[in-house]
Amino acid sequence: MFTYQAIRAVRYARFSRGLATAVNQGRVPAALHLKTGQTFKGTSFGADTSAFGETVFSTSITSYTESMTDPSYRGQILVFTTPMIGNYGVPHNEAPCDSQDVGVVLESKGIQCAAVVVGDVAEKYSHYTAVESIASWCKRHNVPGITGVDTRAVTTLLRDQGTTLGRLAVGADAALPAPAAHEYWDPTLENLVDQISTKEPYELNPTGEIKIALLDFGAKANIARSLVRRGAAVTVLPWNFDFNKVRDQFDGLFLSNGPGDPQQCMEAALHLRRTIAEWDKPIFGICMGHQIIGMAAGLDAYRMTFGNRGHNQPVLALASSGSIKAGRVYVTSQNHQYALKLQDPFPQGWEPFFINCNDSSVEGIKSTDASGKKVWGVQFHPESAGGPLDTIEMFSDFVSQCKAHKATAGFQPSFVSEATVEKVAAAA
Ligand SMILES: NC(=O)CC[C@H](N)C(=O)O
Repeated sequence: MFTYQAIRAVRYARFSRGLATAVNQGRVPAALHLKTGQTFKGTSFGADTSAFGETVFSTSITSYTESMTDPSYRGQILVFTTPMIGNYGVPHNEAPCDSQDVGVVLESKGIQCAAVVVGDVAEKYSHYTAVESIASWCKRHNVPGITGVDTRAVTTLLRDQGTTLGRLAVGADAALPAPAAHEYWDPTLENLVDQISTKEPYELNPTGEIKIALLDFGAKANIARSLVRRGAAVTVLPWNFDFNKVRDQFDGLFLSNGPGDPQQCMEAALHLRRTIAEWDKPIFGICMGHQIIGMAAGLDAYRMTFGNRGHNQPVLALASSGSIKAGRVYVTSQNHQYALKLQDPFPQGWEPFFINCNDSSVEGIKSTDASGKKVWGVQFHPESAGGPLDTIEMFSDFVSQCKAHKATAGFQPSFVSEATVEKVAAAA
C-alpha cells in the first residue's frame, strides 16, 4: 500500500513538473512581492512592465472587465479569487456616443487597477462581444498581470494580515530581490480622486426631465447610465467643485464612488455639510460618496483590515425607504477598504440604513424623516456592474424623489441664480 502511494506520488511529481515546464516554456517570469516579506512566483501576461500597488482581493466570479475599469481600483494590485480569469475575453469598449449614453461599455475608458493576479489566465476566449484577450487588453493599457499563482494562499494571507502593499515584478525584475520595505509605493498617501475626477464639468442627456449634479470622485460609468436611463439630465462636476454655487439649478445631487482614502476628500465633505444644512432637495451617495456624506454628518471613516470586494456581500436593511424594506437582506456588489464608524448615538438627524451581515460594518446611512431632508448613502454599489441587481431600484427611488420635489417645490425666488433670473427676465 505504502509502495503504491509512493510510486503514485513520484509519478505525480514528475507529471506536474513536466506540466509546469511545458506551461512556463517561453514565458516571461513574474513575481508578486508583498511588503510583509512573502513572494509568489508565476509567469507574466499583459504588459512587460513592473508595478507597485496596494494588494487587494476580490471574490467576484464574473465581471473582471468591469472591475478592472472601475476607477475605485486605481493604484491597486487586484487578486481574483476565481481560479480562471479571461475566458469570455474583453469587449470593444466604445458605446455609440449620443448624448443619451456615457460613451463606454465598461466602467471607464482604460484599465484602472495597477496590476492583476490570477490563478489561471485563459488564453482562449469565447463570447459574442469579445474582441481581444485579457492579455492583449492589459498589454495595450500597459498593465501587467501574473498567472500561475495560488490566489487562495495570497487571499488567506491578505485576510490574516490585511491589505498589503505589493509589487508585481516582471521579466528581469522578477529575478531581483524583493524591494526593501521603504521602497513600496503607498497609493493611499496620494489624492487618487483628484487624479481621476473630471477637470471640467460636462453634461449627459441635457434634455432629461430633471437635472442631477454628479460629483465625480472617480465615477463608474454605470452610475451615470443608471441616472440617464431613468430620464435625468446629468451634469458631471469635479469632486471638489463647490456645489453650493450652482445648487439652485439642480433637482438632486449625487456623490459617486472613488479610489483611496476618503480623508483626502475632506474639502468635499465641508462643501456638502453646507449643502445639507441649507438645501432641501434629495442627495444620494455611493461608496466614496456615502463616506463623504457620513463625514459631512459628523461620522468618522476608518480603514478596514482587508475591506470588502466582491459581488456577493449580504447587507441587512435596518430601515424602510422607497424600494428598500427593513428586515430584508440584499446581496450587493462592493469594492471598498474604508467604512464609516458605527457610533452610538448616531449624529442627530441621521440613522444607520444598512449593516453588513458578515462583519457588521455600516453599509448605509440616511437622514431621519424628522430632519425633513432626503439624504442617503450606501457603502455598496446599487448600480452593480458587475454584480446582483437587488438594490438597483434605489436609483428609481432617487429619481422619483427628485421629480416629486421638483413638482411640489414650485418657484423659490431665494434659490434662483442670477443666470436663471436673467434667462427668465429675457424670456418674459
Ligand atoms: N468604491 C469606492 O468608492 C471605494 C471608496 C474608498 N476608496 C474605499 O476604498 O473605501
